[in-house]
Amino acid sequence: MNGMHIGFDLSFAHTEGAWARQGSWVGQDFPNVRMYMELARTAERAGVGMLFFGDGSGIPSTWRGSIDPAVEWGIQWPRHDMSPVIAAMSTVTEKIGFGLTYSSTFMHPFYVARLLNSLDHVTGGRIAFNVVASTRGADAANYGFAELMDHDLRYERMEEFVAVCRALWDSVAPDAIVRDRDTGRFADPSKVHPIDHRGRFFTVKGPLASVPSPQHHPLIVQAGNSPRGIAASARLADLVFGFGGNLMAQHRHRKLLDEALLAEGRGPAEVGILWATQVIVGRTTAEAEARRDAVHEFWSEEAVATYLSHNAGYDLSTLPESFPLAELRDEIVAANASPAGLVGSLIAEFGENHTMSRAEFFAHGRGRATGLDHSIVGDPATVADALEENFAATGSRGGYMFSSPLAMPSGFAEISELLLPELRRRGALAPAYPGATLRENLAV
Ligand SMILES: Cc1cc2nc3c(=O)[nH]c(=O)nc-3n(C[C@H](O)[C@H](O)[C@H](O)COP(=O)(O)O)c2cc1C
Repeated sequence: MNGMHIGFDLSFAHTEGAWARQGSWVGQDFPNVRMYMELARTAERAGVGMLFFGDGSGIPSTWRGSIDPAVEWGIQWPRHDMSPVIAAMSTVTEKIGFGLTYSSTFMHPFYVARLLNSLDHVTGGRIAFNVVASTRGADAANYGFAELMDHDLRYERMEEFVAVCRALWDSVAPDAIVRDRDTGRFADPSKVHPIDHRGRFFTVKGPLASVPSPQHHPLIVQAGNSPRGIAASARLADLVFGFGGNLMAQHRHRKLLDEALLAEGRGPAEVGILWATQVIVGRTTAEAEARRDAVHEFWSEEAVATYLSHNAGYDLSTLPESFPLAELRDEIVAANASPAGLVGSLIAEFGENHTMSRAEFFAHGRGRATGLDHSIVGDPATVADALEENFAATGSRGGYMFSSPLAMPSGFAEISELLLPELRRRGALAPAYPGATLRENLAV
């Protein structure tokens, strides 16, 4: 048993009011790369395994069909391609890893395999690829889709996408590069092969016109939550992201993943889950609780509704005064979005036949949008106790992806400087950076 791995999810460190809250860096706003470089140094000092950027290219527009509220209040917007920021962070650090997200539904595997190979070189073997199927209409609309592709078909495409990436990363053998200065011979052609891939979704000749990278295959991360998504995790992921904060749902995810891994002939002990978890830590519990309470100042009704509608893939302004939960879930499924979010957890809690009022739904939704329905709040010892207990109860394989800091950079600095030393003192963390690559450092 290896102890907990820790990642920081930086995707929404600058949105949803975090940029304006106490503890945010005045004069160094998103996307100032120096802010990220400094955070990378702080996180590495604390032994954090990975800094992670999710991705979504569309501005939330599901609520009333308009981008205006998302733009006005900075809800899941703005979002840049963060690959250059990762390159910059890697130049001021030596050990910490970086996770980058691309969509297998919208991107092409040749482009992504090539980019990740380059990033693996620049970072010295510290890059992970978080592959997502994308469940949001606003993203799809930027890539020529009037509707989301069928949910399960997206995962079929993801599996082929990753298979093509892996074949491309293998298309130049590690010992193909000769660089013989005496003869001038650069490489051995017998070790460089086309892949001649012809599949349902992609046709790719190959080989990759690149030099093999330190990890050869960047670490593959994936976050499927539906049965089909979890089957894809078992086929292609080295590491899985899961939704944390709800022990019952975490048990379900771990169990389904273990079964799917066995069905693929892989050992459940091989694949860890990093649970997306919001922690609010202070020197004292009172300080942490005061920070938590300040979160409500940002979240207007409109901000909550914009956030929830985008994530659900359903315009919640059309909700009737009361409705059975199953009806809402069926509409979300019919729109090919993911039922895994708020609606999925309400069904798990109340049952699918439960009739819920609109007001009740939005009250739960506020907890989800703010993250406060599943956050762990307190002084370092209180938070560490809760994390240790949860880790043991979910199989002790993986760890935590800390998400939605209240302010950037202070939210992550507090975790680095208060919480992680407490966990390390207890021997609860995996050893920091035992290997040369991210793959070695995040092994369970
Ligand atoms: C830590 C974490 C990070 C995620 N990052 C992204 C992301 O960057 N972009 C995205 O479209 N989805 C992201 N997701 C959502 C998943 O890709 C997936 O759609 C979700 O878990 C629902 O599963 P399903 O598609 O199998 O129903 C993330 C999920 C988790 C738990």
